[in-house]
Amino acid sequence: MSYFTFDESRPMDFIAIGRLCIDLNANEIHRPMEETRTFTKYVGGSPANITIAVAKLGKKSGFIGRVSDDQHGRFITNYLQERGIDTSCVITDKSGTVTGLAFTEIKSPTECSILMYRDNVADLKLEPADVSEEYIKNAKAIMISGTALAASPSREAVLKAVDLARKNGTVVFFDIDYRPYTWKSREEVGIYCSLVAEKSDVILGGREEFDLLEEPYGPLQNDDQATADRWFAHHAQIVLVKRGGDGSTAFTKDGQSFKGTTFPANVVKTFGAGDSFAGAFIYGLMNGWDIARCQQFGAASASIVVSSHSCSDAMPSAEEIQAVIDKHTTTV
Ligand SMILES: Nc1ncnc2c1ncn2[C@@H]1O[C@H](COP(=O)(O)OP(=O)(O)OP(=O)(O)O)[C@@H](O)[C@H]1O
Ligand SMILES: O=C(O)C[C@@H](O)[C@H](O)C(=O)CO
Repeated sequence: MSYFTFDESRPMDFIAIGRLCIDLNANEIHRPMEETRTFTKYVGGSPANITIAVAKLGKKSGFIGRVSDDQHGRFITNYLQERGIDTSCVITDKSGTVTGLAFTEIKSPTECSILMYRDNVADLKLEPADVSEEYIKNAKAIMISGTALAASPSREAVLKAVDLARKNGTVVFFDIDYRPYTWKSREEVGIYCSLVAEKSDVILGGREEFDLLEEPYGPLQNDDQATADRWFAHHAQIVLVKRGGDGSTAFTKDGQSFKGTTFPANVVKTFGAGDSFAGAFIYGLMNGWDIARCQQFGAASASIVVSSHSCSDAMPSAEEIQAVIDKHTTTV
């Protein structure tokens, strides 16, 4: 069953819009940040990670965003280019902004947190004029990350991109990707993310993230099926509720639901699970796979990334993901 159509005549498979940042992941793991002395630098930012995942799986990918006019900005752009990701819409911001930094604290496999430095960041300076209709029209799908709605002018740029995607039949994926930094209030999150959710074909988020979208309008559904139905009343065809180590449930507009399990992992840190899951899940959907197989692929990819030190660098190939599935799935 196909829930939407990817226009196969388009040259670009997948583009994302939003933040391009840097992760500084603690080298001395199982230690609080106060005692951490050294970090390894990786490209980061949830939509960047997802794009890197999709590109690693072989899809022709690109990005719409702004980077700082310094060594960090050039590091990010070069990294994307080395991975074959189109950077023609990655703009160098000349207004004196900086690259967002995410310092990750890995206290234990289950106690991870992120300390974000996001004052005056280049990614939130993306302007509506940076969003080209031609670029969106040439892509089969676009991914929106909720964090890009946190402030203007990035907020307006993203709203424009979503409208152009709908107008041109580009499939819209929306990852709520709630990060408390930068947003002024929870209400603001709910209102702006709802605007995009209403126009999206596929919405991904955790239970608390979906609650955030319901909060300003009420009542809180506290029920995944009711939440999914709320978005099915708009454009959504698939609503996926992620539940960390407990897996995920995908709801489809035709009334079905699919429970996704997880694969065993030697967990180093938990972040990156959502991005790797999303990248592999989207890859499956773009290949026309059934939902259960997409979820399985996503979960296997996430099991690899949570077992690794990085997010972006660790995004696996299709063969690596399949090897995990083959190892843990018994055939009858
Ligand atoms: N500890 C784990 N072991 C194995 N698989 C996991 C683990 N945690 C998450 N996953 C897999 O990754 C998927 C997405 O994880 P999760 O729900 O944590 O996303 P998220 O909250 O977006 O993650 P992130 O921490 O990257 O923001 C899960 O549905 C599951 O398949
Ligand atoms: O999204 C971010 O800005 C940080 C990510 O790169 C980070 O590694 C993470 O949280 C992935 O979920």
